[in-house]
Amino acid sequence: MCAILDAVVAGFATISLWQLILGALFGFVALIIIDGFHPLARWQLRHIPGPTPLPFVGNTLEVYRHDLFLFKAWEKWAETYGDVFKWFWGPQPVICVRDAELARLITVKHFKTFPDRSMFYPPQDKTVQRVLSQGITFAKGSYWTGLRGALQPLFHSHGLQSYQPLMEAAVEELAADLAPAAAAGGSVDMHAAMCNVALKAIGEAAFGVKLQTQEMVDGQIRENAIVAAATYALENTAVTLTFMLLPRLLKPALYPLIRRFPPKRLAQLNVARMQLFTAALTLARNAMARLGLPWRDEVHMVPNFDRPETRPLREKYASVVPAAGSVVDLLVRAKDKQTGQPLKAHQIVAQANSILVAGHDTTSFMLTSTLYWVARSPEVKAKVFAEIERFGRRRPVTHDDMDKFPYLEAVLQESLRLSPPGWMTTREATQDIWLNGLFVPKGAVVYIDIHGIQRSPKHWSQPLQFMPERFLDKSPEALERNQLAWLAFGAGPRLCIGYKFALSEAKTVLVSLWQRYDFQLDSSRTAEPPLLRPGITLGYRDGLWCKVLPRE
Ligand code: HEM
Repeated sequence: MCAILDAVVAGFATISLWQLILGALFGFVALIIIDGFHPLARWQLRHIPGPTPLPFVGNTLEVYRHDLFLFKAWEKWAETYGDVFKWFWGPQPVICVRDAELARLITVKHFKTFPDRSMFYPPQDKTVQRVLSQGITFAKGSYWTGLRGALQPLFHSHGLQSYQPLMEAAVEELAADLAPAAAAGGSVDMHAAMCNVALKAIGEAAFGVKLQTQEMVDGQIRENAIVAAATYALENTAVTLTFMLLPRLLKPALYPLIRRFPPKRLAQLNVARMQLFTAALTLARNAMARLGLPWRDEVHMVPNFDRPETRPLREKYASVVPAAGSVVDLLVRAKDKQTGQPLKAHQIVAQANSILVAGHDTTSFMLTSTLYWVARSPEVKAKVFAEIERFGRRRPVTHDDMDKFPYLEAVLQESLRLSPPGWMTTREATQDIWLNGLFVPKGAVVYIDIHGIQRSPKHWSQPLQFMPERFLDKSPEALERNQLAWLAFGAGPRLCIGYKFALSEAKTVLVSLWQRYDFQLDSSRTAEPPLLRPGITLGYRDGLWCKVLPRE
């Protein structure tokens, strides 16, 4: 052994400094090439067709060429490679699935192999990162199971019933706000209006406090700080999307640099998130103190978030206790099923944030796009109005009325088919698996193209036409097709937890508005079709301007 060591040392002794430098340089270049050409990933997924990736950036440039609309890039690739192909997001290979049957196998039948989503947050403030990773949307394994169980009561019939007054109050305020425009024949950006309604409803359900969008501060009207933060965080999903690309393009070695010197918009996004977290944190603390529960805080949230930007929120909610039945209130009482321990502070905050983010943008786009589709389809509008007439124009919509709008239900399904707010979802394989002849190796990331599947001529006749009647067809073929190829809320155990909440809100808001007003697209202010903005969820880039007309 000693002889071998001696020989090695002697060998090294004969190497000159130049040879050493050259060797190191070679090694470095080899590493860069291996990293840039991702040979292992290419090899593992070699049986799946797809566009040729460029070194380092993969196929990311093509996504930028489609203005960050991933589903448009996928549509183009699918023309060449079919409904299952791979592409490289920077160095990471992703399997894109546009096949309804395969999507169901992944999300439903083989849930045990695909239990989790893949996390795609940009490098950012470490504390923010730790909170985000604990939210239900990206939670993994048994931690996710426990969270889902703890949150589920909020979305059962009783929980939903308690939210109905929030929704009614939010839409009543909007109806009153629209009255001047209706009287003057004016035009209103209904996307902004619906964002407001949805934020009030979901914000109160998550945080347990009433979110007045505007409030008096020192005698001046100011935007509510949580609303401002939430709007900023949500409206910048396009920024988020751009930054989602960064972790894939940049190496983790560069993260500390980005954390230390974040680009301006990423820095603002961080502040917005911190404000949301601070509000939830303060409310959770108050709720715990009232119940005499121990404070468990392993992320040192209080000192970490004690910054000048968050102080006004801390002071505002210093003695406010969140309403019973809200996410914060429910979770301070919940126990981790595995350990029997109460949840930790950052875990509670993470859920309030997840519910707010997952439930606001999605619902407001559903509300607005339904207004859009109905406004451009006079026959559909006539049927919706007839249904509302039969229900009554002067009756409030209550929790018990949800089954009284079968045609509107079909309209919502059709609107969600053509304009799915959550246009894709992701899963990660925890083990090797064969699916209908397709081999998916352990660790592979799968993106399910909800948008593509819901517009595929393979599943839908006249797929680009708005035809709610297709959901009234109860023939076995129609039912099977709808169950297979309609994925607007995802599928399987990780299906959207808030889908009933969203549908109740849609019926309450839309019926209440249509009882009083008719909405006509204002072509002088909104393009036809309206421009979309890319992001984790869809939205209208320049709003949806509508003329508000009072109904007789
Ligand atoms: C029209 C409105 C909505 C749409 C289109 C929508 C769509 C989706 C989709 C596609 C997913 C992924 C499902 C999957 O991977 O299989 C999802 C997950 C989720 N949604 Fe929604 N959503 C909406 C409203 C809401 C609301 C109102 C809430 C909360 C109140 C909410 C909370 C969540 C949560 C927490 C998840 C993650 C669930 C988990 O991983 O267990 N969503 N949603």
